[in-house]
Amino acid sequence: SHSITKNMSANNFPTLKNDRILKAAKGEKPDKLPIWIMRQAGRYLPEFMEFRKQHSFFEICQTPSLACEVTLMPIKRYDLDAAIIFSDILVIPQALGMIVEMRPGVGPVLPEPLTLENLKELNKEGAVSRLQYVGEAITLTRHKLEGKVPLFGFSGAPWTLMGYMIEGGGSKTLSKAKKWLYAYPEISHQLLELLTNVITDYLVMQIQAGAQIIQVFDSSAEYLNRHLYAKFCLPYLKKIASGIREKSTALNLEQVPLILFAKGAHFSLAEQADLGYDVLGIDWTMNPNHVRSTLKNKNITVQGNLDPCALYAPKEELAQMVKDMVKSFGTERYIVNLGHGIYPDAPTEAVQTFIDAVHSIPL
Ligand SMILES: Cc1c2[nH]c(c1CCC(=O)O)Cc1[nH]c(c(CCC(=O)O)c1C)Cc1[nH]c(c(CCC(=O)O)c1C)Cc1[nH]c(c(C)c1CCC(=O)O)C2
Repeated sequence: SHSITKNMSANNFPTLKNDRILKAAKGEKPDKLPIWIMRQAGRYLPEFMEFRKQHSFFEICQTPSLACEVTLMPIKRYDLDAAIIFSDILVIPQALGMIVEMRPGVGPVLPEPLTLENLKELNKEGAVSRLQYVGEAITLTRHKLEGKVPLFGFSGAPWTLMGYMIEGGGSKTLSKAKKWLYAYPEISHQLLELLTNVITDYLVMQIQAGAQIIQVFDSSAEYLNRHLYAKFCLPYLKKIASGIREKSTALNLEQVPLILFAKGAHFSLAEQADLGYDVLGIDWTMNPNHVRSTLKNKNITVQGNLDPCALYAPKEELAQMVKDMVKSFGTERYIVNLGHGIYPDAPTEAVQTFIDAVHSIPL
């Protein structure tokens, strides 16, 4: 491993050639509208499915050379404007000592979910050092990308991780995790605080390793309402952003753009703009005009929000939907993406159509 990482430290990276996303995130004008796709390194790619026959999901996550190879798959195939490191939000519960299995056709399963009784067994000491493999994958990928596009790091948000940890996997209602918020608010706050601290240090480690932009996924925001979101999510999301800023300064790291994707949290869009993130991810259910009017004067970039199912439409219609979406959002402070992750059966040609439609729009 020493020879692989020789000359591949986190301080001699190749020069970045495409900074469209970084520019858009900072409110500067890029040469073309930037686009990347949530879950772009995943199952809709035949080369990923082929790769998965040889390697289990977490084997890929935990082996930097494998994670790097998968991260580069969509970059080799498409003219995307960013790469996102191959990993999962559930590596944090894993690093805290929980068992996480990825079951084919089912999704993630945590066979021993969190209870009031086993809560104190969570092993936060050294959690981030147990995630060092993600940092190594990031550093390696920064070199292998040769500066082609910037590299995203990411994490799940505290509430979304709490949800998976208590439910033991995906859920239609999140009623077990929501029960904690209503019945055990103090314990819930302690858990969310613990997760906030781990997430902050984990993301700083990713930046130190070479992540050039960060996205926080609050994919389960949609199960809460305005009151619960204000009480159990917004303060922690704010603490993560300010914690990253402060620790980056203390470590002499560059400040990287931060993106918050709170899926379905339309009830708190204006409040999200005041948490210290540069970009807000917008899910596919939201009306771009409403988003822009809610966020006017907030100096914030938006990202989104094409319906992932629009990729099933005929080519011409897809291209037209992209044009209409861009017209509604406007081209300033805008990063194009889907409004949630791409589906495993999305046609690979539709991704090309999507990207071409975005890049052909004059700025
Ligand atoms: C909620 C969530 C998870 N993981 C993630 C989220 C937040 C984004 C979202 O809301 O979709 C984030 C994630 N998961 C994965 C990435 C890799 C980078 C990328 O975006 O390309 C990222 C950024 C790989 C993955 N994570 C997973 C796969 C497929 C598993 C496989 O290869 O067998 C991949 C490529 C599995 C996973 N992991 C998770 C679920 C619910 C599932 C199964 C169902 C599904 O895929 O949507 C948890």
